[in-house]
Amino acid sequence: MKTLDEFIVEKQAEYPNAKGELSSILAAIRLVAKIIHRDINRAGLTDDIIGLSGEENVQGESQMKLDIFAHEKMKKALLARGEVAGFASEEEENIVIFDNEHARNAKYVVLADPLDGSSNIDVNVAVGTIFSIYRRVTPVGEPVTLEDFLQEGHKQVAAGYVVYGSSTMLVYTTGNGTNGFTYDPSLGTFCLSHPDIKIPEQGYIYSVNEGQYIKFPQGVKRYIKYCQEDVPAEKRPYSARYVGSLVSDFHRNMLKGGIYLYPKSTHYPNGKLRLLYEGNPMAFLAEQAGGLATNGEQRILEIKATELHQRVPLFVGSAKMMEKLHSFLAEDQ
Ligand SMILES: O=P(O)(O)OC[C@H]1O[C@](O)(COP(=O)(O)O)[C@@H](O)[C@@H]1O
Ligand SMILES: [Mg+2]
Ligand SMILES: [Mg+2]
Repeated sequence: MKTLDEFIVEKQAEYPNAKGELSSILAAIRLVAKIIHRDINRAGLTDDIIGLSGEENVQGESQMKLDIFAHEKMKKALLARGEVAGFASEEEENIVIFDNEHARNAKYVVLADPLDGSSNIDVNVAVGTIFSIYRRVTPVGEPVTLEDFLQEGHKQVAAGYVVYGSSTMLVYTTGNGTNGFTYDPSLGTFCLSHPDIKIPEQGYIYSVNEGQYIKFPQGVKRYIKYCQEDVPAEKRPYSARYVGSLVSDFHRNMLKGGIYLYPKSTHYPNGKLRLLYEGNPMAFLAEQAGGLATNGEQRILEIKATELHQRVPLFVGSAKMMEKLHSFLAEDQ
Protein backbone atom coordinates (compact mmCIF):
# COMPACT_ATOMS: atom_id res chain seq x y z
CA MET A 1 0.00 0.00 0.00
CA LYS A 2 1.23 3.48 -0.82
CA THR A 3 2.50 5.54 2.11
CA LEU A 4 1.82 9.24 2.60
CA ASP A 5 5.50 9.86 2.02
CA GLU A 6 5.46 8.09 -1.35
CA PHE A 7 2.24 9.84 -2.29
CA ILE A 8 3.68 13.29 -1.53
CA VAL A 9 6.86 12.56 -3.53
CA GLU A 10 4.79 11.25 -6.44
CA LYS A 11 2.59 14.39 -6.45
CA GLN A 12 5.60 16.68 -6.23
CA ALA A 13 7.07 15.00 -9.33
CA GLU A 14 4.03 16.21 -11.30
CA TYR A 15 5.32 19.77 -10.85
CA PRO A 16 8.81 19.91 -12.42
CA ASN A 17 9.55 23.32 -10.87
CA ALA A 18 8.57 22.29 -7.35
CA LYS A 19 11.46 22.57 -4.90
CA GLY A 20 9.91 20.38 -2.24
CA GLU A 21 8.94 23.14 0.21
CA LEU A 22 5.29 22.15 0.34
CA SER A 23 6.26 18.49 0.73
CA SER A 24 8.45 19.46 3.64
CA ILE A 25 5.60 21.36 5.32
CA LEU A 26 3.30 18.37 4.89
CA ALA A 27 6.02 16.19 6.42
CA ALA A 28 6.14 18.52 9.44
CA ILE A 29 2.37 18.29 9.85
CA ARG A 30 2.55 14.52 9.52
CA LEU A 31 5.11 14.43 12.34
CA VAL A 32 2.94 16.63 14.56
CA ALA A 33 -0.01 14.33 13.87
CA LYS A 34 2.03 11.35 15.10
CA ILE A 35 3.07 13.20 18.25
CA ILE A 36 -0.50 14.27 19.05
CA HIS A 37 -1.76 10.76 18.26
CA ARG A 38 0.73 9.33 20.75
CA ASP A 39 -0.14 11.79 23.49
CA ILE A 40 -3.90 11.57 23.05
CA ASN A 41 -3.61 7.83 23.42
CA ARG A 42 -2.09 8.18 26.86
CA ALA A 43 -4.25 11.17 27.79
CA GLY A 44 -6.14 9.30 30.51
CA LEU A 45 -2.88 8.23 32.15
CA THR A 46 -1.23 11.54 32.72
CA ASP A 47 -2.32 14.82 34.27
CA ASP A 48 -0.05 16.73 31.87
CA ILE A 49 -2.45 16.14 28.99
CA ILE A 50 -6.03 16.22 30.17
CA GLY A 51 -7.91 19.03 31.78
CA LEU A 52 -7.95 22.78 31.64
CA SER A 53 -4.74 24.76 31.44
CA GLY A 54 -6.17 27.61 33.49
CA GLU A 55 -5.64 29.99 30.54
CA GLU A 56 -8.05 31.48 28.01
CA ASN A 57 -7.46 32.01 24.30
CA VAL A 58 -8.08 35.28 22.47
CA GLN A 59 -11.74 34.38 22.04
CA GLY A 60 -12.22 34.02 25.78
CA GLU A 61 -12.49 30.23 25.52
CA SER A 62 -10.82 28.09 28.18
CA GLN A 63 -7.74 26.39 26.80
CA MET A 64 -7.21 22.73 27.51
CA LYS A 65 -3.68 21.51 28.23
CA LEU A 66 -3.75 19.59 24.96
CA ASP A 67 -4.77 22.74 23.02
CA ILE A 68 -1.57 24.41 24.14
CA PHE A 69 0.54 21.28 23.73
CA ALA A 70 -0.66 20.77 20.15
CA HIS A 71 -0.17 24.45 19.33
CA GLU A 72 3.41 24.47 20.65
CA LYS A 73 4.33 21.23 18.86
CA MET A 74 2.99 22.54 15.58
CA LYS A 75 4.74 25.86 15.89
CA LYS A 76 8.08 24.18 16.66
CA ALA A 77 7.79 21.59 13.90
CA LEU A 78 7.01 24.24 11.28
CA LEU A 79 9.76 26.56 12.48
CA ALA A 80 12.29 23.72 12.43
CA ARG A 81 11.60 22.90 8.78
CA GLY A 82 12.43 26.43 7.69
CA GLU A 83 9.95 26.31 4.80
CA VAL A 84 7.29 28.39 6.57
CA ALA A 85 7.51 32.16 6.92
CA GLY A 86 4.77 32.50 9.53
CA PHE A 87 2.13 30.67 11.50
CA ALA A 88 -1.28 31.54 12.91
CA SER A 89 -3.33 29.46 15.28
CA GLU A 90 -6.53 29.47 17.25
CA GLU A 91 -4.43 29.47 20.39
CA GLU A 92 -2.44 32.62 19.70
CA GLU A 93 -3.85 36.13 19.38
CA ASN A 94 -1.44 37.42 16.72
CA ILE A 95 0.37 35.90 13.79
CA VAL A 96 3.74 34.34 14.60
CA ILE A 97 6.48 35.66 12.34
CA PHE A 98 9.28 33.15 11.97
CA ASP A 99 12.13 35.59 12.09
CA ASN A 100 15.28 33.92 10.85
CA GLU A 101 16.93 34.17 7.46
CA HIS A 102 15.65 30.88 6.10
CA ALA A 103 12.07 31.58 7.21
CA ARG A 104 12.09 35.10 5.78
CA ASN A 105 12.92 33.58 2.41
CA ALA A 106 10.16 31.00 2.70
CA LYS A 107 7.12 31.22 0.43
CA TYR A 108 4.39 29.74 2.61
CA VAL A 109 2.32 30.55 5.68
CA VAL A 110 0.32 28.03 7.70
CA LEU A 111 -2.86 28.50 9.74
CA ALA A 112 -4.13 25.87 12.13
CA ASP A 113 -6.65 24.78 14.66
CA PRO A 114 -4.10 22.57 16.43
CA LEU A 115 -6.69 20.73 18.49
CA ASP A 116 -10.28 20.82 17.31
CA GLY A 117 -13.10 19.66 19.57
CA SER A 118 -10.91 19.92 22.64
CA SER A 119 -13.85 19.74 25.05
CA ASN A 120 -14.11 16.09 23.96
CA ILE A 121 -10.61 15.02 25.05
CA ASP A 122 -11.44 14.24 28.65
CA VAL A 123 -14.32 11.97 27.67
CA ASN A 124 -12.47 9.92 25.06
CA VAL A 125 -14.33 11.26 22.04
CA ALA A 126 -12.55 11.88 18.73
CA VAL A 127 -10.79 15.20 18.23
CA GLY A 128 -8.73 16.59 15.35
CA THR A 129 -6.15 18.97 13.93
CA ILE A 130 -6.98 21.29 11.02
CA PHE A 131 -4.47 23.09 8.78
CA SER A 132 -4.46 25.50 5.87
CA ILE A 133 -1.49 26.57 3.73
CA TYR A 134 -1.13 29.69 1.54
CA ARG A 135 1.58 31.16 -0.62
CA ARG A 136 2.48 34.50 0.94
CA VAL A 137 1.52 37.69 -0.92
CA THR A 138 4.23 39.93 0.56
CA PRO A 139 7.70 39.80 -1.01
CA VAL A 140 9.97 36.92 -0.06
CA GLY A 141 12.88 38.14 2.05
CA GLU A 142 10.73 40.32 4.28
CA PRO A 143 8.88 39.32 7.44
CA VAL A 144 5.31 38.17 6.73
CA THR A 145 2.38 40.41 7.64
CA LEU A 146 -1.27 39.85 8.54
CA GLU A 147 -2.12 40.34 4.86
CA ASP A 148 -0.46 37.00 4.08
CA PHE A 149 -2.94 35.24 6.36
CA LEU A 150 -6.16 37.07 5.44
CA GLN A 151 -6.40 35.59 1.95
CA GLU A 152 -9.57 34.22 0.41
CA GLY A 153 -9.93 30.48 0.89
CA HIS A 154 -9.81 29.72 -2.84
CA LYS A 155 -6.16 30.76 -2.71
CA GLN A 156 -5.25 27.92 -0.36
CA VAL A 157 -2.41 25.82 -1.72
CA ALA A 158 -3.22 22.89 0.55
CA ALA A 159 -5.50 22.12 3.45
CA GLY A 160 -6.39 19.14 5.54
CA TYR A 161 -7.16 17.63 8.88
CA VAL A 162 -6.16 14.79 11.12
CA VAL A 163 -8.89 12.94 12.96
CA TYR A 164 -7.80 11.06 16.08
CA GLY A 165 -10.62 8.54 16.13
CA SER A 166 -10.93 4.78 16.37
CA SER A 167 -7.98 5.04 14.01
CA THR A 168 -6.01 8.19 13.23
CA MET A 169 -6.43 9.51 9.72
CA LEU A 170 -4.90 12.38 7.80
CA VAL A 171 -7.01 13.79 4.96
CA TYR A 172 -5.66 16.53 2.71
CA THR A 173 -5.98 18.26 -0.62
CA THR A 174 -3.67 20.34 -2.76
CA GLY A 175 -6.50 21.24 -5.12
CA ASN A 176 -6.37 18.01 -7.03
CA GLY A 177 -8.90 15.86 -5.20
CA THR A 178 -9.08 14.86 -1.56
CA ASN A 179 -7.15 11.85 -0.26
CA GLY A 180 -7.20 10.06 3.09
CA PHE A 181 -4.40 8.17 4.86
CA THR A 182 -4.81 5.88 7.84
CA TYR A 183 -2.09 5.70 10.48
CA ASP A 184 -0.55 2.35 11.26
CA PRO A 185 1.02 2.90 14.70
CA SER A 186 3.03 -0.32 14.52
CA LEU A 187 4.83 1.00 11.43
CA GLY A 188 4.65 4.68 12.36
CA THR A 189 3.33 5.32 8.84
CA PHE A 190 0.26 6.84 7.22
CA CYS A 191 -1.01 4.66 4.35
CA LEU A 192 -3.30 5.70 1.51
CA SER A 193 -6.60 4.11 2.52
CA HIS A 194 -9.15 6.51 0.99
CA PRO A 195 -7.96 7.66 -2.47
CA ASP A 196 -9.90 10.43 -4.20
CA ILE A 197 -12.71 10.77 -1.67
CA LYS A 198 -16.07 11.82 -3.12
CA ILE A 199 -18.88 13.03 -0.87
CA PRO A 200 -22.11 11.29 -1.94
CA GLU A 201 -24.30 13.84 -3.72
CA GLN A 202 -27.21 13.01 -1.48
CA GLY A 203 -26.74 12.01 2.15
CA TYR A 204 -29.16 11.08 4.91
CA ILE A 205 -27.43 12.55 7.96
CA TYR A 206 -27.74 16.06 9.36
CA SER A 207 -25.33 17.35 11.98
CA VAL A 208 -26.17 20.38 14.09
CA ASN A 209 -26.19 21.33 17.76
CA GLU A 210 -29.95 21.06 17.97
CA GLY A 211 -29.96 22.17 21.60
CA GLN A 212 -29.49 25.68 20.19
CA TYR A 213 -32.50 25.32 17.83
CA ILE A 214 -34.51 28.10 19.44
CA LYS A 215 -31.73 30.58 18.61
CA PHE A 216 -31.39 29.67 14.91
CA PRO A 217 -32.67 31.73 11.93
CA GLN A 218 -36.09 30.72 10.54
CA GLY A 219 -34.72 29.17 7.32
CA VAL A 220 -32.39 26.88 9.27
CA LYS A 221 -35.22 25.88 11.63
CA ARG A 222 -37.46 25.02 8.68
CA TYR A 223 -34.67 22.98 7.03
CA ILE A 224 -34.19 21.01 10.27
CA LYS A 225 -37.94 20.30 10.34
CA TYR A 226 -37.70 19.18 6.69
CA CYS A 227 -34.91 16.73 7.67
CA GLN A 228 -37.23 15.32 10.34
CA GLU A 229 -40.35 14.88 8.17
CA ASP A 230 -41.61 11.36 7.58
CA VAL A 231 -41.17 10.85 3.82
CA PRO A 232 -39.95 7.25 3.42
CA ALA A 233 -39.59 7.56 -0.38
CA GLU A 234 -36.88 10.19 0.24
CA LYS A 235 -35.38 8.34 3.20
CA ARG A 236 -36.61 11.05 5.52
CA PRO A 237 -36.48 11.54 8.43
CA TYR A 238 -32.71 11.73 8.15
CA SER A 239 -30.50 10.59 11.01
CA ALA A 240 -29.14 13.21 13.38
CA ARG A 241 -25.45 12.79 14.25
CA TYR A 242 -23.46 15.38 16.18
CA VAL A 243 -20.17 14.70 17.93
CA GLY A 244 -19.31 18.33 18.69
CA SER A 245 -15.85 18.07 17.09
CA LEU A 246 -16.04 19.69 13.65
CA VAL A 247 -13.36 17.33 12.32
CA SER A 248 -15.27 14.21 13.37
CA ASP A 249 -18.65 15.46 12.18
CA PHE A 250 -17.17 16.61 8.88
CA HIS A 251 -15.20 13.40 8.35
CA ARG A 252 -18.24 11.19 8.86
CA ASN A 253 -20.33 13.26 6.46
CA MET A 254 -17.52 13.25 3.87
CA LEU A 255 -17.47 9.48 3.78
CA LYS A 256 -21.16 8.73 4.27
CA GLY A 257 -22.82 11.83 2.84
CA GLY A 258 -24.54 14.39 5.00
CA ILE A 259 -24.76 18.03 5.92
CA TYR A 260 -23.08 19.93 8.77
CA LEU A 261 -24.69 23.14 10.00
CA TYR A 262 -23.28 25.74 12.37
CA PRO A 263 -25.51 28.74 11.66
CA LYS A 264 -25.41 32.16 13.19
CA SER A 265 -27.71 32.37 16.18
CA THR A 266 -28.86 34.86 18.74
CA HIS A 267 -25.96 33.54 20.84
CA TYR A 268 -23.34 33.66 18.05
CA PRO A 269 -24.43 36.47 15.67
CA ASN A 270 -21.59 35.64 13.24
CA GLY A 271 -21.54 31.89 13.79
CA LYS A 272 -19.06 30.16 16.08
CA LEU A 273 -16.53 28.53 13.81
CA ARG A 274 -13.48 30.40 12.65
CA LEU A 275 -13.20 31.22 8.94
CA LEU A 276 -9.47 30.94 8.47
CA TYR A 277 -8.60 27.72 10.23
CA GLU A 278 -11.94 25.88 10.41
CA GLY A 279 -14.23 27.11 7.61
CA ASN A 280 -11.74 27.56 4.75
CA PRO A 281 -9.83 24.27 5.05
CA MET A 282 -13.05 22.26 5.40
CA ALA A 283 -14.61 24.13 2.46
CA PHE A 284 -11.58 23.42 0.27
CA LEU A 285 -11.64 19.71 1.17
CA ALA A 286 -15.40 19.48 0.65
CA GLU A 287 -15.35 21.17 -2.75
CA GLN A 288 -12.45 18.99 -3.85
CA ALA A 289 -14.57 15.98 -2.93
CA GLY A 290 -17.59 17.26 -4.89
CA GLY A 291 -19.44 18.87 -1.97
CA LEU A 292 -20.44 22.46 -1.25
CA ALA A 293 -19.61 24.86 1.57
CA THR A 294 -21.25 28.23 2.18
CA ASN A 295 -22.18 30.69 4.90
CA GLY A 296 -25.77 30.43 3.62
CA GLU A 297 -25.30 33.20 1.08
CA GLN A 298 -21.83 32.91 -0.34
CA ARG A 299 -19.16 30.28 -1.00
CA ILE A 300 -16.94 30.08 2.08
CA LEU A 301 -13.89 30.15 -0.19
CA GLU A 302 -14.83 33.58 -1.58
CA ILE A 303 -15.17 35.38 1.74
CA LYS A 304 -12.44 37.95 2.33
CA ALA A 305 -11.33 37.82 5.94
CA THR A 306 -10.68 41.06 7.76
CA GLU A 307 -9.60 39.54 11.07
CA LEU A 308 -7.45 36.59 12.02
CA HIS A 309 -9.97 34.96 14.33
CA GLN A 310 -13.07 35.96 12.37
CA ARG A 311 -16.10 33.74 12.83
CA VAL A 312 -18.37 32.49 10.07
CA PRO A 313 -21.65 30.58 9.78
CA LEU A 314 -20.75 27.24 8.18
CA PHE A 315 -22.92 24.92 6.10
CA VAL A 316 -21.02 22.13 4.38
CA GLY A 317 -21.70 18.73 2.88
CA SER A 318 -23.45 16.78 0.14
CA ALA A 319 -24.34 18.95 -2.87
CA LYS A 320 -28.04 18.05 -3.04
CA MET A 321 -28.57 18.59 0.68
CA MET A 322 -26.83 21.95 0.48
CA GLU A 323 -29.05 22.98 -2.44
CA LYS A 324 -32.14 22.07 -0.45
CA LEU A 325 -30.89 24.05 2.54
CA HIS A 326 -30.29 27.07 0.30
CA SER A 327 -33.85 26.91 -1.01
CA PHE A 328 -35.11 27.23 2.59
CA LEU A 329 -32.68 30.06 3.36
CA ALA A 330 -33.72 31.88 0.17
CA GLU A 331 -37.42 31.74 1.12
CA ASP A 332 -36.44 33.54 4.28
CA GLN A 333 -35.17 36.59 2.51
O1 LIG B 1 -20.51 22.87 21.32
P1 LIG B 1 -20.94 23.55 20.06
O2 LIG B 1 -21.39 24.95 20.27
O3 LIG B 1 -21.92 22.74 19.25
O4 LIG B 1 -19.63 23.72 19.21
C1 LIG B 1 -19.00 22.65 18.61
C2 LIG B 1 -18.01 23.18 17.64
O5 LIG B 1 -17.03 23.94 18.33
C3 LIG B 1 -15.74 23.43 18.06
O6 LIG B 1 -15.42 22.56 19.09
C4 LIG B 1 -14.72 24.48 18.04
O7 LIG B 1 -13.40 23.96 17.94
P2 LIG B 1 -12.26 24.09 19.08
O8 LIG B 1 -12.35 22.93 20.02
O9 LIG B 1 -11.05 24.02 18.23
O10 LIG B 1 -12.43 25.41 19.78
C5 LIG B 1 -15.93 22.63 16.78
O11 LIG B 1 -15.05 21.60 16.66
C6 LIG B 1 -17.31 22.08 16.94
O12 LIG B 1 -17.93 21.75 15.75
MG1 LIG C 1 -11.99 23.94 16.29
MG1 LIG D 1 -9.11 24.18 18.66
